[in-house]
Amino acid sequence: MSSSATPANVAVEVNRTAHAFSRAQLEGVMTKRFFYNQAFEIYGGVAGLYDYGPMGAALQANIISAWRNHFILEEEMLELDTTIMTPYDVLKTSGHVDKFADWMCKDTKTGEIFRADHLLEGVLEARLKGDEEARAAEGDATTQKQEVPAEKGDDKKVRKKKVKAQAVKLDPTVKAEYENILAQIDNYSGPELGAFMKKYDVRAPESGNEVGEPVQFNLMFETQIGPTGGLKGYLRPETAQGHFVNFSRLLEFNSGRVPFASAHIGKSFRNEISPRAGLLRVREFTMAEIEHFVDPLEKEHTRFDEVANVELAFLPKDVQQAGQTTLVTKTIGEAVSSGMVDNQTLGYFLARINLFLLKIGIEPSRLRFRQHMANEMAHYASDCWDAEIHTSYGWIECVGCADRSAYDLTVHAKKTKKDLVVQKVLKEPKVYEKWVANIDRKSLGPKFKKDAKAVEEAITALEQEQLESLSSALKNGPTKVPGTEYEISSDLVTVELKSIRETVREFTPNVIEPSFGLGRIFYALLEHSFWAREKDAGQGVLSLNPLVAPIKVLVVPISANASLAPLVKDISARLRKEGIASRVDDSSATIGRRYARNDELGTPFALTLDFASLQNGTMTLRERDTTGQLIGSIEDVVKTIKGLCEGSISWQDAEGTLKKYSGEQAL
Ligand SMILES: Nc1ncnc2c1ncn2[C@@H]1O[C@H](COP(=O)(O)OP(=O)(O)OP(=O)(O)O)[C@@H](O)[C@H]1O
Repeated sequence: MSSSATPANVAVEVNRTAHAFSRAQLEGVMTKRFFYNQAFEIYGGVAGLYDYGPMGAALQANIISAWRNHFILEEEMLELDTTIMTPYDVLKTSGHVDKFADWMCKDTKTGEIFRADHLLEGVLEARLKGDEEARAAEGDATTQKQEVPAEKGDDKKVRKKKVKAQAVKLDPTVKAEYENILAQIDNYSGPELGAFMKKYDVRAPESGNEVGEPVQFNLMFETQIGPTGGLKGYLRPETAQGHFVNFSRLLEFNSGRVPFASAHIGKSFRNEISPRAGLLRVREFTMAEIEHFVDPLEKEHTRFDEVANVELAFLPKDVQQAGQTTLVTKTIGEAVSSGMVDNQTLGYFLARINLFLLKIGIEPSRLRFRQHMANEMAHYASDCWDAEIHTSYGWIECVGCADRSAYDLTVHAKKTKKDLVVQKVLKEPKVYEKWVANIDRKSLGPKFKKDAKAVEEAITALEQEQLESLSSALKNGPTKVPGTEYEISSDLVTVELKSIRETVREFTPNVIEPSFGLGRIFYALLEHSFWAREKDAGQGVLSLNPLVAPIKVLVVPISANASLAPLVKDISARLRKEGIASRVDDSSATIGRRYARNDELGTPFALTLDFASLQNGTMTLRERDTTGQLIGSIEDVVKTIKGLCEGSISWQDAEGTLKKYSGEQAL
């Protein structure tokens, strides 16, 4: 038995491509088997809100549990659970009140609303498709269809359903311009989007009407805290601020030392302009966010060596700026040493994100890391990469991973006047000279009265050169505080050159932030796991690996005969004792129907109990993807199941331990 065996769906080779993936079939199964459905369905539903049913809730819980093990336990992160309701001041300070907005534009006649970048993208892509069709119709041999759409941001494809492609050839220069715009679609401001729409005569797809100038729409849900309406608040749009406002306590908990990371799993809310594409763009979603606080001068990571050889598929910013989508595959070690990824800590997290996504079952060939372009990135961020997963909607950003520098802690510290800093004992004390202002507050107060505080703040804010010149000026009599009209004299303020001996260094930590949208990962995983079994008339199979599958084992008594009931009970109890989620299906459906139902639920294994089980103490074990069956003693089968569910053995290992079962054979 191999100890490094991969989970069953990775180990078992099945020709899953026999039937092309059908999103409609997957969606049918998701609704029928109640993985998730639109919230408030019986009231007609609300766009962008979804409820998870028993299977979806269990799958999400298992993804969260895997996430918690992979990140929180593995890295000894400090877990938080902070409030959703956030006061105005916090989000004003963080910049969300002013800047957390998307650009939208309106059909000038019908008033229909569009997200400006999605509209432009949809129309340009439809025109490119029309060009391709026109050339194909002409028999242009150079025109070939791409199997995997490679343009960034085509997660919004659903919007493009409305934009019909017309077979019209484009001027080659215009075509190149379109391709260049699409490769950088996330890089544009509202006025730039508006200018492109005018230049290329982009109109509302259904009505054909002109659209107005893009205007900003803030995505936060606003509310009032308390009955008086005096305290304005918002439903949080991300969990990050909960980490920053608790920074001092976290630091204290960590004995005043960095680096350390806090982690938070919880709901966030965004009033998306046009929430379509199912779970991919919703108004309420579960996020898992990490804030890794690090010394800005020491961004090396102590565990970087463990991941240095992990290979990632990168889409760097210079490739996008050249209008290309070619991926660059290299190890994270090379990516950091070449400077493509800014620092080791950021690189460490990119590799860990990659490993997590593969562990839960994302297909390696459908995962890439796309770097943000200059305009797309927040002004304070030094580098930012998105883990994008390919689905039938195109490439979707599922995890953002940014180096946010010291921005968040700096702005909160400034607003609250609390020191959100780390003090580090220096190996060698630092000795230097410094100009220092001594303020006589007892005299300053009566002289400046209500302005006294402002005068003191102005003096405290002076740079070294300003203090030096103030020192000389004061020697010659009263003078103004530089940059103000306040006149001071040497009886109020003196400035002297002092010798300083510093034993600690004080700094605001930088923050590396991996931010996961669990709903997007959940949906991408469903698409990557779903296929149709050719031999069973296209019966759907959800090849979830045992780590995340909602139910690991189906227990199937071959008949409703009462003599099997005690054994069924006993096997279920044993599985429970081993911590393996199982479910008994003793319905009257044929055994094939029962297997098929559980193939759709993603249940990787089935145990079948028959009369031989009673007589010989045996049971059969079925593997979902291959439908292969093995037989062995109840003890051995339970042991094998445990190994398979834990991922410590593979199906091939199990085949070496148990006997092949062909239908009739007994042990
Ligand atoms: N409306 C949404 N529905 C579902 N998941 C979302 C939504 N918005 C963001 N996310 C998830 O949260 C993660 C972190 O949020 P972030 O603010 O970086 O997203 P974003 O850049 O605003 O996403 P997008 O550009 O797709 O709107 C994203 O990588 C994504 O997985």
